[in-house]
Amino acid sequence: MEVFKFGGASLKDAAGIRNVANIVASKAASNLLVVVSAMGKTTNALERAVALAQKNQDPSSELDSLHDYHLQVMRELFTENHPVFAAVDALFTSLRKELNSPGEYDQVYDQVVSGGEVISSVVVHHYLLSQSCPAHWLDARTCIATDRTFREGKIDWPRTEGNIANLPPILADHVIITQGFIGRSSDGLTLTLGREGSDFSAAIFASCLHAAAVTIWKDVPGVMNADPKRLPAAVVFEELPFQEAAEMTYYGANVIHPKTIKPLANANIPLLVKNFTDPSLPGTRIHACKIENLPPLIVFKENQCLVSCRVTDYTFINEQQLSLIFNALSELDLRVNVIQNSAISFSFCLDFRESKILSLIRKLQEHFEVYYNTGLTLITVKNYDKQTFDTYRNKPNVLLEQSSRSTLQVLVR
Ligand SMILES: Nc1ncnc2c1ncn2[C@@H]1O[C@H](COP(=O)(O)OP(=O)(O)O)[C@@H](O)[C@H]1O
Ligand SMILES: N[C@@H](CC(=O)OP(=O)(O)O)C(=O)O
Repeated sequence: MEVFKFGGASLKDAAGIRNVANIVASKAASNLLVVVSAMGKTTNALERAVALAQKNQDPSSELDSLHDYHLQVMRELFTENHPVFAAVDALFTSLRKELNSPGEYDQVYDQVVSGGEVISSVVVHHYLLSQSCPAHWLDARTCIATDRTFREGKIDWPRTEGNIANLPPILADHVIITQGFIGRSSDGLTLTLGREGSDFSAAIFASCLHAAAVTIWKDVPGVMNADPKRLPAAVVFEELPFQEAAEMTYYGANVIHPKTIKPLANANIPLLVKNFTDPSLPGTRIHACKIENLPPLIVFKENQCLVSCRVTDYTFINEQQLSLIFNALSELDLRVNVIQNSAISFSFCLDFRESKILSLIRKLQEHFEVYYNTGLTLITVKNYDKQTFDTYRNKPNVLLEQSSRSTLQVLVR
């Protein structure tokens, strides 16, 4: 069996959904599990609605325009009284209810923001049925079991494997349509797996089902040596070793979610990244292989924050102080992207999540003088050559720079 994953870009309008249905139909009428993300920029709109509701401001215009957007797409795909309209109306009604329910920010966030995937999977499922595809709708939350780390749900692998073990009889004569990005805790609450986490969901299903391959359908011809939106001369890799792909995603190449590679590499399941507008293109095959002389790989990671902790009593940064810093990071489940230290100061760069970073700063201020900058970009050049090294080293407004024998990292304003 195989797993396909379609992201928001491929499902952003009626033409996109028709194209997805054609790709599915050209592949198989069974033994295929299709993971879908929310349509277009739905997740961002739902995030804005939660932010408004949590500030006691009215989120209804945000939800109204999201509902209109879905209705517009559905009107192009279905006849007037098709049951999909009632199904999607009901989902929007429950979203409005969730938005107004009391609770911690992150918990409410997950109950609401997960809705985008549920809605898109219902629309895609009904459309595939209308095209005579034997599609079966699956609530991913009945399979993906998580803990209660809202917005970053951690997978309970034994429970998830047990749940997914029920799918093969359904797959024998159906194409399963399910949601990426979402799971459920043992007490029945919905959790999201981290932004852009649908690729990871596809990898979870694939590894538990021992799939032959996973294909992630993107708007690019494959994995490239840089984001083509930033560097139009970027080139496509025909193949990449798992290790190289994992490192790229770690440095922030957002073409694949960072957690996707590990379960696939462990189970030796190849990951194909293909173009949904031209499925005949070969795309990139990520698998167990060795490749010599890869070109320089350039990754831009935005929205970075640089935190510097300075000792205040003329002692030098020592192990106790480092452990205070790392304990604070670990308690807040924060991951650092680059570290640098001097005699009296320790600096690190991490993704900016306002509420978490402010909590971190408050904790660190109990022991250190703390400075921080936001709105930064971390540029990583892996396998650099002389030309890329010189280009990226000489950037203006560098706040931090580090190089090893193969990797250069520069943090710029
Ligand atoms: N190294 C890279 N190779 C290809 N695309 C990249 C790379 N780095 C970043 N991207 C960006 O990733 C985008 C595709 O990912 P994404 O927008 O998350 O797709 P989807 O939402 O459909 O899953 C591309 O449009 C491209 O701009
Ligand atoms: N919809 C979620 C999950 C996801 O993976 O989306 P996409 O596949 O469109 O990146 C998000 O935007 O974060």
